Amino acid sequence: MPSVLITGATSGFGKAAAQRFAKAGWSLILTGRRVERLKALEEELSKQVPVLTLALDVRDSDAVTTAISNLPEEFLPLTCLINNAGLALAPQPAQKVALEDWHTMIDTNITGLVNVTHAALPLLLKTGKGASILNLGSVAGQWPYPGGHVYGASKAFVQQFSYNLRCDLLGTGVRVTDLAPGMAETEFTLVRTKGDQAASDALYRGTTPLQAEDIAEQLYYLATLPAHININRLEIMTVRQAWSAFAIDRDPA
Ligand SMILES: NC(=O)C1=CN([C@@H]2O[C@H](COP(=O)(O)OP(=O)(O)OC[C@H]3O[C@@H](n4cnc5c(N)ncnc54)[C@H](OP(=O)(O)O)[C@@H]3O)[C@@H](O)[C@H]2O)C=CC1
Ligand SMILES: O=CCS(=O)(=O)O
Repeated sequence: MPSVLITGATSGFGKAAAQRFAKAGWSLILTGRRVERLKALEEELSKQVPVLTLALDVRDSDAVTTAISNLPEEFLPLTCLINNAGLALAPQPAQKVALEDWHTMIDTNITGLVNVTHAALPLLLKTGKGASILNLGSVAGQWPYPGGHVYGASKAFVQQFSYNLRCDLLGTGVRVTDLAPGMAETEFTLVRTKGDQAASDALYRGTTPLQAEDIAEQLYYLATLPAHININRLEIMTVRQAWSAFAIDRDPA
């Protein structure tokens, strides 16, 4: 039975991915900080497949290394790592953002992802052919927008790190993908606005955002492609989102 390690499984894409992989019979290693949510997910999904939950903050490199290098035999070989834990904060102009918010995004989206990847790589290399690292990037890593500042930059890191990993893993059989979604309705905007439910609702109102299940389906597709195929980057948007014109600073009329 193949097994998948999913970071940030307590909400959004991670939770939907856990449900999707469980449906296909994969063993699950699920992580996140919110213990109650991990417990609930374990209760739900362990009726279908073996589930191991690890209460982890991906920023804590010692905890991450210890947990991943001591996975029970039952959850090996590790076939897929989904580096999903991440967040955006402070959708204001850069010059108005608290330094702490920038640090939190860097520590989670970059350092956290690197911590987990470093710890899981020996296991994925052992699996070799057919193993995958699926990194959650974002359209924000490719396309700039106001208020994107460090969030977008952290996702540009995810893209380039994914490509560079591909170079070093050539010949090992381990695949790497930068999966870059656009607007998707999860708790993402609630987190980004520090709990402003009205702002979150307003963003998704009157349109058709991607849903967590749409991304989970892509993750499952990527993980189960024939072993000789590597999709380097997969950018996905709702048909109701597209780019906008360049902004121009003009003198007053
Ligand atoms: N929704 C969107 O529009 C898009 C999201 N993304 C990316 O997809 C990923 C998932 O986002 P999404 O599902 O939308 O958002 P959610 O807020 O719904 O889920 C985020 C998950 O990340 C976990 N997480 C956050 N910080 C940490 C941490 N320090 N340690 C461990 N886990 C952490 C949370 O768990 P807990 O709080 O329990 O630790 C939660 O399970 C993120 O990387 C995000 O940047 C990319 C493109 C579009
Ligand atoms: O990564 C999230 C999608 S967006 O908010 O940057 O469009």
